[in-house]
Parts: sequence; structure tokens; C-alpha cells
Amino acid sequence: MRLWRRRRRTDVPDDRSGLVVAYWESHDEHLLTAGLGTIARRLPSLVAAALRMAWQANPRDTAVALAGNLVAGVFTVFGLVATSDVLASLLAAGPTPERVRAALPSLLLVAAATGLRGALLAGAGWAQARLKPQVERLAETRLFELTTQVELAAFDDHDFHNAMRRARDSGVPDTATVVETTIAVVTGAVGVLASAVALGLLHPILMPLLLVTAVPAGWAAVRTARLGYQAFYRLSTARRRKFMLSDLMAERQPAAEVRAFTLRDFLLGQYGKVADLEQDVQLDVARRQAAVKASGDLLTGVATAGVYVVLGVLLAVGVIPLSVAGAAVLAIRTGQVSLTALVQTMNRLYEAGLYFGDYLAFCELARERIPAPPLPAAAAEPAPFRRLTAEHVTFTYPGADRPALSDVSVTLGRGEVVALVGENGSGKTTLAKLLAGLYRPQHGTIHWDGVDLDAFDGETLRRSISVIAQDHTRWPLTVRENIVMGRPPEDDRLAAACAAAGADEVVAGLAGGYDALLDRRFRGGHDLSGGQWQRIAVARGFYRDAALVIFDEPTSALDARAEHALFERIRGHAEGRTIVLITHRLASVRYADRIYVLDHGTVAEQGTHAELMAREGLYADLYELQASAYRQRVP
Ligand SMILES: Nc1ncnc2c1ncn2[C@@H]1O[C@H](COP(=O)(O)OP(=O)(O)OP(=O)(O)O)[C@@H](O)[C@H]1O
Repeated sequence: MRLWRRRRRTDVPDDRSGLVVAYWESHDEHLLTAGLGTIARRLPSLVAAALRMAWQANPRDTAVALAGNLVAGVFTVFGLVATSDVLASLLAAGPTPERVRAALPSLLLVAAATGLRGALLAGAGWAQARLKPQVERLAETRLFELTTQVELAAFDDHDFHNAMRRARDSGVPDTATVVETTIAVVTGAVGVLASAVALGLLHPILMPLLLVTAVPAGWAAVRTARLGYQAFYRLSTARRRKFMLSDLMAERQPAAEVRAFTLRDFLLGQYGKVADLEQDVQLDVARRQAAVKASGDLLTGVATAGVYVVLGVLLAVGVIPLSVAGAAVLAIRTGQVSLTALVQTMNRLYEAGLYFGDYLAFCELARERIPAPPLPAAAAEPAPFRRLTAEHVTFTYPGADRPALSDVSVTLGRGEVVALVGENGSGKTTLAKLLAGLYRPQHGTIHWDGVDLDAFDGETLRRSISVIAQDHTRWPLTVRENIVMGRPPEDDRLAAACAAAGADEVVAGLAGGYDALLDRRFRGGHDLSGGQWQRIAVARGFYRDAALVIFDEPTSALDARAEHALFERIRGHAEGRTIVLITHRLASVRYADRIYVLDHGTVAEQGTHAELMAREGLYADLYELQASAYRQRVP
């Protein structure tokens, strides 16, 4: 932390400190200043949460792992106490063969206890190994169940996004680590307890000696974990920027532009700044962790020497006999091994627990952002509407300082083609997403034949709506999967949708036809041109039998002939449905039943093409501007 502040004041260039400030503002101070007490208080709830997770993943394996370790502890005590009897027999007066014979029963007990303990630990270890992948899968499934269910607006929220990255990248893998180390902590604690009980049985005064060696090792482990977490948290924003830069420099998609714009030096320079920052922090942390570890080891050595001195004194003044002292040394050594393992695993548990905490916190956060369930009365699948109306709708994106839409009202009737036009950033896409139920307005209502959209279950509602987004996803799947998109595959429908979108020509040109894989990262995969991809996306829109079909800039990448043909087909597709068409090609919206002209988030004008032209307002201006461009080119 000190290094950080020093750098911010002195040699960090401005753009680098931009990263730092972003990180610094989102800092969770209390996690970074956690001491031994905090950890001790945190561990029980952590252990409980981890065991709950393990139990949900597989109750039998969890029970076997825990019970195996606990019962093994009983055999440890048994073996240590029996060792004292062995030593007492061996150190007694008399001929050696007699002494060995006398020690035999205790020796057999020690051997049996050791064997059984080993078998139990092996069984517990096997159960534990089985648990790991099961827990990992459970954690990942839960995370994806939530990330695919939260409201779309959550993805526009920087804090939510950061929390999701931390949960996905560190939280999920560390969930399995937390379960693993929880059981290891139980194992270590049982081992220490067994040694302590054995020492207590040998002589009560020996018990506290074991604990003396625990303090320095515990301090070092906790401090090291804390330093590591500080570094991770400090660098979370910087790492995100580094991943982004590494994608820009080493992925296929931006490769051409990196060269065309001669961006190499700029990107490497940006990368260098982030990498310098990361390296500085990591080296600083490594140096401080090494110093802490060295101090911890030194103090543990001093404490162990002290324990042996005390043992020697007790022996010298006759408080304990030699056989007990011998067994005590063994118990202390056994206890120390368990103690070291316990401290190390506690350290790992605490460290992983912080990330696991991020995971649990994110799951909680995500649950809060799942849209509320609909009213039971209206939860059925919506019937095709006669009228879809948005009334006085206002919507502001999370973190935005002004609304993207203000007091917007529109009406869509069945069988209509309704066009949304307007300049860049005027709110067309936002309005379309609200009509599709992807975002919820903060003010105003959207009614599907008089029923508020909120009353429908989101998934059910969206089955009745088809959205072809402007920035549609190029799914790395086959052509068929790209168009069918999880709906039951029907060949006739597929062919009709492709023909309507002009994608049939694209499919005909691919060796695998509908089964061609559209991802060049896999052997035999294909890539398509922008216009070809757009035809596939439009076919997706035609394939879904939806009451409301939204085409957002469906022809932006199409050639003139394909564009003309597509607008014709879109009009044909409106029968029994409603089409919302967003486009800047105003010639194509002339035949729309109604045109809404958006301007800075409000509806500036509405009407048919003829009405709007007669009005001589914004629409007429934009239309004339486009038309004159064509007129100029044609003498
Ligand atoms: N995810 C987002 N988070 C914050 N602001 C956004 C987001 N998406 C859009 N905006 C803002 O909302 C406003 C409306 O954007 P929208 O995409 O709806 O405009 P548009 O009319 O579709 O523009 P274009 O013609 O360029 O596609 C813009 O000011 C834009 O910057």
C-alpha cells in the first residue's frame, strides 16, 4: 500500500495513474487490513459455507472425507499413548529380550493404530479428490445460471461487471480450493488436537508447549496471504486492461486494423505501462512476502528450541519420567507436522476464502438483479398482441448522467411495419430493447394488449419476440445452429428463412451447407463476410415464429440488390406479426405504416412518409439530404 501511494505521488504517468485511481476507488479496505482476529472470526462461517457447498455437491463424499479424518485422529492419540507404553517397557530394568517381549503388545497396538489411521486417511483423501471436480462444476453452473438470468442492465453496470470477473476468474476455481482446504484444515486441526490430547494424557503440563510454536507460523501465513490479496485487488483493473490489450495484439479479428493503422507501437506502449505497473506491484509483494516468511521461520525455530529446553528441565527435576519425555518429543513432532500443515492450509483457506467470499457476494448481488417473478395471474405465454404500446417511457443506462429516452410514447399494431429513424445516439436501439422487454423503463409503462410487460415471465415473453441486433453475435456454431438458435430444427422452415434473408446463397457456397461450422478457430471452420453474416442473422429473425420482430439495421452490410430484396421480404413477413425496423436508409422506410423520428431520446415526429415530408421537419431534412446525395451522383 505504501509503494502504491509513493508511486502515485512521484513517477507514475497520468494515464497509468488513471488505472490506479479506478482501482483505488473500488477498494475494499477492510479485507486488506484483516488481522489474525478477523481471520479467526471469519473461518467458522467460511468453513460452514464451504461444507454446505461440498454437501450440496455430494453428501456421501463429504461425509466420508470428514469422518475419515476425525476417526484417524482418534487412532493418532491411541498410537502416541501406546508409544509411551512401548518406551516404558523398553526403558524398564531387566534383560533386553524380556523388555522387548514386554513391549510387544504395545508395539502391536502402535502398528495397528498406524495402519488403521493410514487406511482411513487414504479413504478420506480419495473422497476429497472426488469432491473437487464436483464442487467446481456446481460453483460454475450456479454462476452461469445467474449470469444468464440477471437483467440485461446489470451488464452495463461497471461494479457488477467487475464483481462478475472476480467471481468467474478467481471465485469459481477457489470454491473448490476452499472445500479442499477446509477438509485439510479439519485434518490438521484433528492432528494437532490428537497430539495435544496425547500430551495431556502423558502429563497436563506438556499441553501448552505445543501451542508456543503455533504463533509465529500463524502470523507469517496470515500476513503473506494478506499481501497476496492486496496485490490481486490492486491489479484487478490493470489486469482487465492487460487482457484487453493482449486480445488486441494477438487475436485474429483486430489483426488487420492493428497493421492498417500502424498501431503496433501504440499498443505495445500501452501494454508496457500496464505490465510495468503489474510487475512493480508483484515484485514489491514478493519481496515483502519473503521477508515475512523468513521472520516467521526464524521465530518458529526459536520457539521449538525453547520447547525442548522446557522439556529437558521437566525431565531433570523429575516432573516426567524418561519414557514420557520420549513419547512427548514424538507427540510434539507429530503435533508440529500437523500444526505446520494446519497453519499452511488455514493460510490457503483464508486466501481462497477471500476469493470465495467474492464468489458468494457476487451470487448474492446477481440474485438481487434477477427480474422479479411475474404476477401468477398473467404468467402465461402472451398471445399475439393486437396493440403494443409504450407510454411516457423514460430510461437511463446504469451510471449514465442523462436518460437515453425521455417521455417516449409509441404504438405498434399487429400487421404493421413501424420504422424508428433518427440520428446516431437518438435512442432507437434503446427503445427497441425496451419494447423487447430486454430493459425495463424507470418511468412509464409498456403494455402488450393492455398487460404490463412486467407481468410476463421474461423468458416466456421473449419467446414471442425476435430481435436481430445491430451488433448481432457471430455465434461460433454451425449455420443451422446459428439460425435455429435453440428452437426445434425444422428443415422446411430453415430453408424458407434462409431464402427470405438471402442466406440461401451463403449456405450454397459452403462445403458443409447447413452443417458448416462458422468459426475459423476450429479445423474446417469457415468465416463469412460482414454481409454474409448479416444474412445469417436476418434468417435467424425470420426463423423464429414471433409476434414482434425487431430488425435493427438489418441491411447495413448488404449490397444494394440484397438490401432492396430484404426490405421487400420484411414487408411480406409482417403478415400477422409486427415489424419494428430501425434503419438509416430512409428510402426503405417510405412504405412503413408509421415512422417515429427520434431526436436526443425523444419522439420528435411521427406519421407516414407523406405526412412527415409534408411537415418539412427533421425527417424531411434527413430524407432530402440522402436523396440529394443520389441526385448529385446521377447527372
Ligand atoms: N449500454 C449503454 N450504456 C450507457 N449508455 C448507452 C448504452 N447504450 C447506448 N447508450 C447511450 O444511449 C443513447 C442512445 O443510444 P442508442 O444505441 O439507443 O442510439 P441509436 O439511435 O440506436 O444510435 P445509432 O443510430 O448510432 O445506432 C446514446 O447516447 C448512447 O451513448
